[in-house]
This record gives sequence, C-alpha cells and structure tokens, in this order.
Amino acid sequence: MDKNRNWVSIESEGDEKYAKELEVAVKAVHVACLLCQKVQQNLIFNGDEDSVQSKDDSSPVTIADWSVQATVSWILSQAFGTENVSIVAEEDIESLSKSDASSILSSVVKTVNEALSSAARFGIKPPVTHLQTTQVLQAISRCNSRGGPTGRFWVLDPVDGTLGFVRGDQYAIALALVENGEVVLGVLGCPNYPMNKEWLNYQNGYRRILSSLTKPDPAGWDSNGCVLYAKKGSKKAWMQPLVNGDKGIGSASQIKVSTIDNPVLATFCEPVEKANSSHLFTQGLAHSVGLRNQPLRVYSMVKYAAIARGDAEIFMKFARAGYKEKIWDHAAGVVIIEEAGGIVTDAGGRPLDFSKGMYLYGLDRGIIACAGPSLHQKIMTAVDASWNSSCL
Ligand SMILES: Nc1ncnc2c1ncn2[C@@H]1O[C@H](COP(=O)(O)OS(=O)(=O)O)[C@@H](OP(=O)(O)O)[C@H]1O
Ligand SMILES: [Mg+2]
Repeated sequence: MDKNRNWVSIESEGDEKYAKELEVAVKAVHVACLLCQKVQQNLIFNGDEDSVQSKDDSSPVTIADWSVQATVSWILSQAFGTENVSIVAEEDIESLSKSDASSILSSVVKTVNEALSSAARFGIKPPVTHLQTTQVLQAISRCNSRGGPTGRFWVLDPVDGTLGFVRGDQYAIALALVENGEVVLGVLGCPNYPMNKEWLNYQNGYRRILSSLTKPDPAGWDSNGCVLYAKKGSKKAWMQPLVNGDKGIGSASQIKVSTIDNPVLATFCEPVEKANSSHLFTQGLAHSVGLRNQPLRVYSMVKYAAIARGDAEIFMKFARAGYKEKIWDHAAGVVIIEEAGGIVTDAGGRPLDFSKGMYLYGLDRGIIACAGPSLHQKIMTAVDASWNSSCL
C-alpha cells in the first residue's frame, strides 16, 4: 500500500462516509494551527501578556482559545449550514463580553479575520467582508451543545494544554465528530510537534529559552508541526506536516503505534502538572511493571499524538478523586490512537464513554492508552494491585 499520499485522495478510499466532514475538519485545524503559532509567537517574543486572562478556576485562557473557537465554528457552519452544526467546546463568551475585556475582544476579532483571510490557501472560502464583533461572539457562543447519546455533534478543544501554550511549549487543537455517542472522526493539530520526535525531549521551556535567543524563522522551528487525523473503523491514521507560507496542505503519511511490548524498552507519557495526574502513583506503576525510561511529560493531547505516531508506548492519566474528565480533552486523541493500532480504556479496561454529555461519566479510576494489549494488561494489573494504597 502507498504509505505516502496526498490527503485529498483519502476521499477516494471507497468509503465516502464522513469524507466531507473529515476534509473540512482537517482544513479547519490547519487554519487554527497557524493562528495559534502567530499568537504564541507574539506572546513569547513580544511579551504580549495582555492576551492571557484567568478563568474562574484560575486556569489561563488566551486570545488563541477564543479565536480558534470562533474560526472553527465559522468554518463548520459555512460548510454544513449553521442549523446543522452542533458543537461542544471549552470556551464561552462570559468573560470576553465584560466591559474590561474590550481590548482582548478586539484582538480576537482581528485574529479571527486574519486567520479566515488566509484560509483560502487551504481551499476555504473566506467571508465576503470582515466579520464584525457580534458575528465573532455569535460564532463562539454557538458552541453551546452539551453532547449526549444521540445525534451528531462536534467536540472542540480550541487550545488544549493552555499552560503549555503560554509557556511557549507543547499544545494541541483537537476536533472530533461524535455520532450517536461514538467518536467517528478525530483531528489533532500539534503546531510544536515536528515530524522529528527528538524535539519532544526538549520539553518544558526549551522553546521559551530558544525564543529568547532568536527570533522565529517562518520556515524554521515554528512552522514544522503536524496534523493527525483518523476515521473510525478505517484502521488507518494519518499525519500531515504543518506548512507555513502559501504552500497549503502537504501530503499525508500513514502512522502506526510502536511495536515495542517489552516494558524495559517502553516509554510512558503523562501530564506535566502533578495536579492533573499523580506522578507518584504512575511512578509506582512504572516501577512495578518494569518501565525503565524516564517518563515523557508533555502538555496537552500531544501525548495521544506521541502514542499514535509510535514515539512512546504508554499514556497514563490519574486525576484526583472527584475530577470529571471532559470529552474535548480526549475525543480526537482516542480515535487516532485506536485507528493507528493502539488501545485506549479506563483503568477497568472499558472504552471511554462519549455519550454521557460533556464529561466522561463512569470513568473507572484513570485513563490508560497503550500501543498494544500486552503493555495495556500489565498496566491494568498494576493499577489493581496498588490502587488501595494510592490515596487517589
Ligand atoms: N485537576 C485536574 N485534573 C485533571 N485534569 C485537569 C485538571 N484541571 C484541568 N484539567 C484538564 O487537563 C487538561 C490538560 O491536561 P494535560 O494532560 O495537558 O496536563 S498538563 O498541562 O500536561 O499537566 C486541561 O485542558 P486545557 O484546559 O485545554 O489546557 C484541563 O481540561
Ligand atoms: Mg483541554
């Protein structure tokens, strides 16, 4: 089989189902990636810290979060008709509509219009005239679906790993389509995750340090991320380079999970922040399973991308008791790993349930994604053995 192919030819694989949805979603994520790269550069190089706000739960939100949500919402609505598009997404307009947020709101409007004007290179027709503030706010607030067991809805995390984003590090744009409770499409934009996996090891601030030393070269590190995507049941997952300039979308190559099943050789990834997943617990699991490599701590769903690409073998997340995992933090990544040949379940071995609304209700303890069944079983067994002493 031809491993490298232009992404457009995916439509002619014989299975036309979701072909248009996939095409539009991939293009929308490419546009969103370039938008985010620009905002992140501005934040890191020009110190534009006004573009970062704090949400009620103290987590950061930036003009990139709102701008991506508006841009993707607008693109999906144009392609399928506003009445046919239902979106569950992370951001709302409450804080953006406050009187003291007027300058951030105008930055969002400007950023969205810039992104849409340059979308033509991906084959997306830009708006006839620039979007007005009310139209941008409408596009953001249209993403008010609450999900559920029936019908079709999109799931969007406009900037996953916002902490990584504001620190000049890894982040992702995640878009998935859910139909009757099942994720049928997943697209993951990883603007700082180049085709070369070695870059992942320079995590936690490497880019920030690099940024303070050199200005970005448009053809350099800031423009060589990737976009991954998969369609449920196709048994294929794909990766495209993220290309800057006027080059449009590059050719896609098929990705597969790693074949390593020996724990001694395997690498596991986990969230950077201890508050998001217990490092102590996973350290104990790693020890009992016989994992020797240092954990790869990476912000965002780039961890899902790392497993799908075969750059690591295991992803574990064990949040504190009572934390409700959100569907937008996982939907796109799950289908991409599964179609690349991997397994994603909760710690009881059950698939994640995207049919219960905005949260992964019923999740048993934590999330385990693995390249293959042998590692997966070993981790689940280790969780059972140590759960009672985990303090989680
Ligand atoms: N307390 C707690 N426990 C577990 N998970 C939480 C918690 N708080 C937030 N979140 C969600 O985690 C998302 C970031 O996950 P990451 O794996 O990227 O974590 S980390 O930043 O690398 O530590 C993050 O996504 P973003 O908000 O899009 O960045 C949150 O949805
Ligand atoms: Mg997120």
